[in-house]
Amino acid sequence: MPDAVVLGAGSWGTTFAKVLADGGARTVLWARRPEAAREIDESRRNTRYLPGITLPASLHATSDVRAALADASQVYLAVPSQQLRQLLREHGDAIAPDAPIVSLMKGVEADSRLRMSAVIEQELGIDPGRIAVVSGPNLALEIAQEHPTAAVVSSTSDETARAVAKRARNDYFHSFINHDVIGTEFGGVLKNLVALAIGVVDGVGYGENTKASIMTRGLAEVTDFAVAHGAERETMRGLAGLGDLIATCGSPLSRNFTAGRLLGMGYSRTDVIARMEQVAEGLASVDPVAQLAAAKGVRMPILEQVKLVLDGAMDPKDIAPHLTTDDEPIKE
Ligand SMILES: NC(=O)c1ccc[n+]([C@@H]2O[C@H](COP(=O)([O-])OP(=O)(O)OC[C@H]3O[C@@H](n4cnc5c(N)ncnc54)[C@H](O)[C@@H]3O)[C@@H](O)[C@H]2O)c1
Ligand SMILES: O=P(O)(O)OC[C@H](O)CO
Repeated sequence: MPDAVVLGAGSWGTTFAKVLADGGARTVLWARRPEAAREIDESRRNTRYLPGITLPASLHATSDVRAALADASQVYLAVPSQQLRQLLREHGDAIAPDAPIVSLMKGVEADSRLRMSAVIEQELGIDPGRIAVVSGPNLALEIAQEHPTAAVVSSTSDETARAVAKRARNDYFHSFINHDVIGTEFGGVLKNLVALAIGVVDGVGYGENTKASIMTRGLAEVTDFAVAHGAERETMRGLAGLGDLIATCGSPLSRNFTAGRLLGMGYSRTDVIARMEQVAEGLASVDPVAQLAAAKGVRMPILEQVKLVLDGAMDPKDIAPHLTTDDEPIKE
């Protein structure tokens, strides 16, 4: 009986399965493609997503999702956010009745505008206390290379948060806990949008002042948005807020930064999507987050400008930490 199953064998699912296995958990990783499962199981490699990484011998992989779920005592989800609902609809009934369900994802569902924990709750009809989310400055390849890293596990249930944090830790990965699921999830979603903006200005050729201005104002924007939706302000200063913003905005390993960079270099939204080989969740989150902000009357100038650039309605070189229509000085 596995201690943990991870659904989704991309860069983060595979890395997180390694984190769990290296922490001593009997871990099964589900890969949609049989050849990917075979490569992980037999060669201890996932060359497409984690080049150069040798996976632990104790990690097992399968392409049979229902067999993977059978009797697993914790379930971790790491598929692209737009694919989660369908996966749960097809296979949610194979999840063991009391197993905590843990989202590793950082997106919102485009149609419903729901956070991933809300999609899980709605689709499986379970108590929110069974759900946890993991977030933080967690660039997959660095963690797969065992660089010391921290994350936060959030659940409304203290018992669930602690149970997951105890599993998801080892010599190089430490899990803190909190109970602010809204803030923890929105931190992960929104830093992707700021990273898109930072990528754009990097692609244009602007320097560190521009990036620092956008990151700092971006954090203010992210915080206003999250607090308006029920998050605790403190969470946005933690690993899932500021921590993840720093990691994602400062690294060429970030797919969101990379997508933004391509936009800044002049590629269109369609070209950028076509060139990305891994998921950049921010591209699908821009519109639903803009709608959620509008519904609460939250001002998000950086997000607005990223949306204009994506829509081809703004020249990337004009993106700034403020709207050019801001005539009156605004309090920082
Ligand atoms: N990579 C990171 O550094 C990182 C870190 C933290 C969080 N995340 C989050 O984890 C989530 C997954 O991202 P990733 O980095 O692993 O993406 P990825 O692009 O590396 O991999 C996505 C995986 O999902 C699989 N997949 C796609 N559609 C599927 C479906 N319908 N059913 C099952 N599998 C499907 C793909 O085959 C691939 O294996 C995202 O929400 C991302 O924001 C990623
Ligand atoms: O590659 P990104 O932009 O999806 O970012 C990965 C992680 O979320 C960083 O914490």
